[in-house]
Amino acid sequence: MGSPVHRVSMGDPWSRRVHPDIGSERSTRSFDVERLTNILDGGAQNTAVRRKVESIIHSDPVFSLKDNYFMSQNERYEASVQKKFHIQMIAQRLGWLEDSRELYYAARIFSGDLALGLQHIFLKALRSLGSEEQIAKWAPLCNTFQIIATYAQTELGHGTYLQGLETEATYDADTQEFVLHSPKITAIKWWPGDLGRSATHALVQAQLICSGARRGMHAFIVPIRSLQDHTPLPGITVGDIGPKMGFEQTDNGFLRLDHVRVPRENMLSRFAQVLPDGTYIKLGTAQSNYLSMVVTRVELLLGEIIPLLQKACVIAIRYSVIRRQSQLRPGDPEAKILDYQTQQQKLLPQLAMAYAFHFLATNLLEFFHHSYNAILNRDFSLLPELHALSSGVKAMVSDFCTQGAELCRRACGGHGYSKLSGLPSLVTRVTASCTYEGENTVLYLQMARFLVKSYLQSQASPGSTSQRSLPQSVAYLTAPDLARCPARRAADFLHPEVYTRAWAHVAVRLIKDSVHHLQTLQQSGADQHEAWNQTTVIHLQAAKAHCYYVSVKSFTEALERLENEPSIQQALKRLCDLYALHGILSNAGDFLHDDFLSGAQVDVVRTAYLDLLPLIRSKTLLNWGNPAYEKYIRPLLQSWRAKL
Ligand SMILES: CCCCCCC/C=C/C(=O)SCCNC(=O)CCNC(=O)[C@H](O)C(C)(C)COP(=O)(O)OP(=O)(O)OC[C@H]1O[C@@H](n2cnc3c(N)ncnc32)[C@H](O)[C@@H]1OP(=O)(O)O
Ligand SMILES: Cc1cc2nc3c(=O)[nH]c(=O)nc-3n(C[C@H](O)[C@H](O)[C@H](O)COP(=O)(O)OP(=O)(O)OC[C@H]3O[C@@H](n4cnc5c(N)ncnc54)[C@H](O)[C@@H]3O)c2cc1C
Repeated sequence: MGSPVHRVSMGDPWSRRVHPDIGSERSTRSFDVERLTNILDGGAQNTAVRRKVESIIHSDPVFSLKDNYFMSQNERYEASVQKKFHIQMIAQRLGWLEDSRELYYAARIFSGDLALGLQHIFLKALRSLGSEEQIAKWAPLCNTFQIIATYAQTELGHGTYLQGLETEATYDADTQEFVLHSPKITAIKWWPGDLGRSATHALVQAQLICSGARRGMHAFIVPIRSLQDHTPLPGITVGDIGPKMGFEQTDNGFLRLDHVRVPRENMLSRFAQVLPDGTYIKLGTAQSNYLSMVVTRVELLLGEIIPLLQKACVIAIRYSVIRRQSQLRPGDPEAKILDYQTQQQKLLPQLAMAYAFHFLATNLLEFFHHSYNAILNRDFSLLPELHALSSGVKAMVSDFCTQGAELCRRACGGHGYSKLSGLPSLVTRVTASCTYEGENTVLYLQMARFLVKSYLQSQASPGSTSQRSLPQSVAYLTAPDLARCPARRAADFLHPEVYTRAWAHVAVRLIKDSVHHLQTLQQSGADQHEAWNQTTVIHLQAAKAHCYYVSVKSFTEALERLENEPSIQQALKRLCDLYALHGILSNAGDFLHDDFLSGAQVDVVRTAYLDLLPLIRSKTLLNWGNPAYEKYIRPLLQSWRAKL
């Protein structure tokens, strides 16, 4: 695998010294970095665990990534499998359990360089959709890697429209088996991760047919490769779907089923059962078997998507304090590019966003934990709000993390285009999150559907039970609203309640507008589906504004919880201010539309925003605790210096 050129590596002596410009930046901090790190980790103990895992990984040569960018797809796949089994051996030796913090941190550190990521998604789906007996049977097999499982839902012909999935599971009462079959080429399962070469079993989502009726999508555990020699089992055609934009190390695959029989016990039966005689027992709702997607959308935020933006920010901001280019004034030494206002305006809102999304996703995870157990026990009262929030937040976070990672990459000039910077692979990886686990437009529209229903509920008679029972995330629909923003000076716009109410105002107006357009079309004779389709652009805009409002609100609430940490609270408040004002300036039309803000006020918002940049720049939080910089950009930069 050698390469003729001198390759950047951590082995070079110069690559372990801290650059003096980084050292000087770090000396200007005004808050306790260790304390902030503990807050972001959820406590000092978690920081200690994370650092222990990082040190184990970074000191083990098996986990070296230095050859990553010089490998073929096959080599990347094999290296990722080797790393996966090596980390599992370490986990077994150190007693790290499947759902342990240690393995969570390990997966986050590797961010895609560990194979068999779908094993975790399979386990989450099994725990969401399976009975206790089924969990007790299959989870240990998975945890001890006696089986390697994937989640096979998407087909060649359908990914979004689950009612259109064509894979069939027909119950045969004579043998008490399900017959899994791909009736058409479009029914071939297409995309599931780890399916192409690794998986021995798949959780197959298929249309259940029993007692002569089609019952909708249900989950079935299907063996697909022999546990003896890994060859495809009878009736199974399986393989890799080929090269992709990213995820080089993952063997996304295809699976064609030709009348494959599995025992009745292999249908996951938390929310539905088929009795031996074929009687169908419904225990949940029509969408109960969609719960696995809700779980994964929530989990991927902090575990996969947001860390990719965090790493891009660390690389680009640290690069920007050591990269010097041009002069701020003739005769001066070349300036650090982070001293240019435009470079600050590119990067610091992304840093603010990374913090905003950390608190947003943490909030959502808490709501998820609060509602999940009830749902597992078939109390679905919180599921509509959880589904809407997980859909909208996943769509917004993945959209903005993708845009932000690309902005960070471009802010590093030519070196940002080198794979060795680490930025291109962060961008191609995070880009996939806009599609997998629900395409973002479709998910935003699921949030929009919830907002329409909530708005109509909020218009019920004041004080009525219906109005009082509005879900917590949309309670603001009935709160007193301002017609005009009272802020006049730049300092006024730095009050969290000012910009939070500004976002609430715009979200309410856009939701109200979307309902009005929908009702107007319906009243003019359009059927509800046509009226919906003809107003989806407006609904999309309302859903995005609502999600941004939710994210601003969750950031301000996180600040309120830091009242005993004044220096950290001040540093994070500046980022919260920047995040909220960045959104207002990026969507100024929505705030000007009904004169909620005047043009003069938008100018004042811009002043407040630009004034924040140098304040944050001087105290840029360089400490997200990701060694991404050490692994990628520093060796690259100093390798060029060594050659000059
Ligand atoms: C380390 C690894 C990193 C990378 C890993 C990547 C792994 C990726 C895995 C995957 O991608 S798995 C495949 C993911 N696929 C999807 O997410 C499919 C998206 N499509 C859907 O979810 C559904 O098709 C739909 C768009 C929601 C439409 O569903 P359907 O047509 O059945 O229903 P609707 O008419 O829209 O709604 C009816 C009703 O149901 C409610 N609802 C819809 N979804 C859910 C849900 N998930 N949970 C709860 N409730 C749901 C919906 O709100 C409607 O309710 P009412 O408005 O009628 O009350
Ligand atoms: C890297 C990666 C990993 C994946 N891993 C897995 C996996 O492990 N298991 C698995 O089952 N799947 C997996 N998938 C598949 C993924 O879940 C689907 O690609 C995703 O659900 C989108 O479906 P689709 O590809 O059919 O796109 P489509 O739904 O065809 O989207 C194409 C366009 O149609 C639009 N559209 C579709 N429906 C509507 C609508 N109702 N209203 C408005 N616009 C609409 C979309 O907005 C989009 O612009 C993976 C995908 C990727 C990229």
